[in-house]
Amino acid sequence: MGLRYGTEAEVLQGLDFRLERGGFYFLTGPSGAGKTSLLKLLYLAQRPTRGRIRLFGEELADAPREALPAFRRRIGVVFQDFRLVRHLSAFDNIALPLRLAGEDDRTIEGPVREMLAWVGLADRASARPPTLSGGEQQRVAIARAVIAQPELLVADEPTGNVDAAMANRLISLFEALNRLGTTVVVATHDLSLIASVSGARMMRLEGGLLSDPTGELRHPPTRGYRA
Ligand SMILES: Nc1ncnc2c1ncn2[C@@H]1O[C@H](COP(=O)(O)OP(=O)(O)OP(=O)(O)O)[C@@H](O)[C@H]1O
Repeated sequence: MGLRYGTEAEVLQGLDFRLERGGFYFLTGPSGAGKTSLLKLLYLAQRPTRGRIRLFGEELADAPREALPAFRRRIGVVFQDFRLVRHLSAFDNIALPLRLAGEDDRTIEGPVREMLAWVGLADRASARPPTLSGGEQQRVAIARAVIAQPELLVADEPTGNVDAAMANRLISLFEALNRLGTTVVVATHDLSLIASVSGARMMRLEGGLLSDPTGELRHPPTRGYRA
């Protein structure tokens, strides 16, 4: 599969990989290597300019545009720039995926409060994004991405704006979701974050190529691992 923007050279070249359902993957690589572009392919915001992409057992490279929202609802995304809804409170931003899934206010209240507490924002439930710090917005974005227990979670530098203790807390949320069956893909430069998740695999992008498409060469190596 390949991806180019306009007439530029390919940003991603000849990628050929599969993610195991229920796996936990880290995507690393230098700035500009194409990590965000690869994640966009995974959350269906971008189509490959050549080749195929199969997700949830369906061929999606040429799927009609109208077919995509139903697939996107099965994917939780933490965007690098958060993309919170400015006029909605932290509570309502986090509640969005549950509301989209048709849940009513009574069933939403408990899980959203629990999630707010987990990301340390219990007292900011009614705050709107422009009044939150970058780190607080990032925590709202993470809570929104995980609350509906998506089948696939895609997170772009999800701990870039928080301190190490909060990063560990957030990654443990991803691990809990992963234990429930969610496939997790996290792009990050933070090697200590990678080292903190046992059993995670690492995919490294460099110059538009995946140097380790199977994720077998993880960092740090875990003894006894078999692909
Ligand atoms: N919409 C776009 N139009 C044109 N070029 C783009 C677009 N998005 C990304 N690019 C280019 O594609 C290349 C890869 O960008 P991408 O954002 O995927 O890298 P990245 O690995 O996520 O970088 P970073 O770690 O800095 O976030 C860069 O050269 C970038 O300038």
